[in-house]
Amino acid sequence: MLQVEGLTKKFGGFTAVDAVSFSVPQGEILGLLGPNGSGKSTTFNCIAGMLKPTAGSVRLAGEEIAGLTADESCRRGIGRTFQIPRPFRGLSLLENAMLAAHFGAGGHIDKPEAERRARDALRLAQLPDDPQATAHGLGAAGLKKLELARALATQPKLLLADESLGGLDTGEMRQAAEMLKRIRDERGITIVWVEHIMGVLLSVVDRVVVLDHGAVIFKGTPAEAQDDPKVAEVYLGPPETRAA
Ligand SMILES: Nc1ncnc2c1ncn2[C@@H]1O[C@H](COP(=O)(O)OP(=O)(O)OP(=O)(O)O)[C@@H](O)[C@H]1O
Repeated sequence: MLQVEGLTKKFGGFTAVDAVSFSVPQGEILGLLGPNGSGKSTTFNCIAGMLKPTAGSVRLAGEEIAGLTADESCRRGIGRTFQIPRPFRGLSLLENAMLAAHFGAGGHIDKPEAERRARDALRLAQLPDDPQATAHGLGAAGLKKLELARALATQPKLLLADESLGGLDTGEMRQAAEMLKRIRDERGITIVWVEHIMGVLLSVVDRVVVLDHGAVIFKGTPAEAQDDPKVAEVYLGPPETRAA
């Protein structure tokens, strides 16, 4: 579904993402991990069209999408959530999701179809779809669900989930992880999930790519990641500095 090859992003003379390559088959959940500043968001933003790569290729279902704008990427089938949810607080949850549905369809759907897509997305994210429900009073977990519903309402082939666990307590993190897994299981949506913490993510992803200083240092299963000395080093520091 997604093939990233030699993806490179430079900011002036600084290389934030350095020839990163990985692929994600249809229906897989890939965890993109790495410590702060390792290049996860920059990689993510190059795939989602928020940043133009300096070099490399990004293919979605075989089509080159590197360098497209965020709007074009969304219309090609990339849905994304944002780390910091910014819903339209004056609108109902349903209206928020309907706007996303219109956006994803490039304005080419009528109101009943946008409403159908919006209700379906809200139900998938376990939010109320009645027209009275608003974003007022939604806590961190509710706002993350709304973020997910808005991305799902664009009917993505590939869902890019950005730090979906930030600000959640342990129970909410587990529920958020289970929700992504259920969405993949029920709809077959391919997911790339970016987090800087490993924890609960490892229990639901199929494979993991770990970045450090902009480069891929590990690709493999969650179990292999937990046993990998390079992964331990970037997360925990060199062995001699770790507590016994
Ligand atoms: N617009 C920019 N201009 C210059 N440098 C940038 C820019 N965006 C990111 N960087 C730098 O690129 C590097 C990678 O940043 P990035 O945000 O991709 O890392 P990250 O792994 O997502 O980190 P975090 O987990 O903290 O979000 C960092 O050194 C960062 O300071």
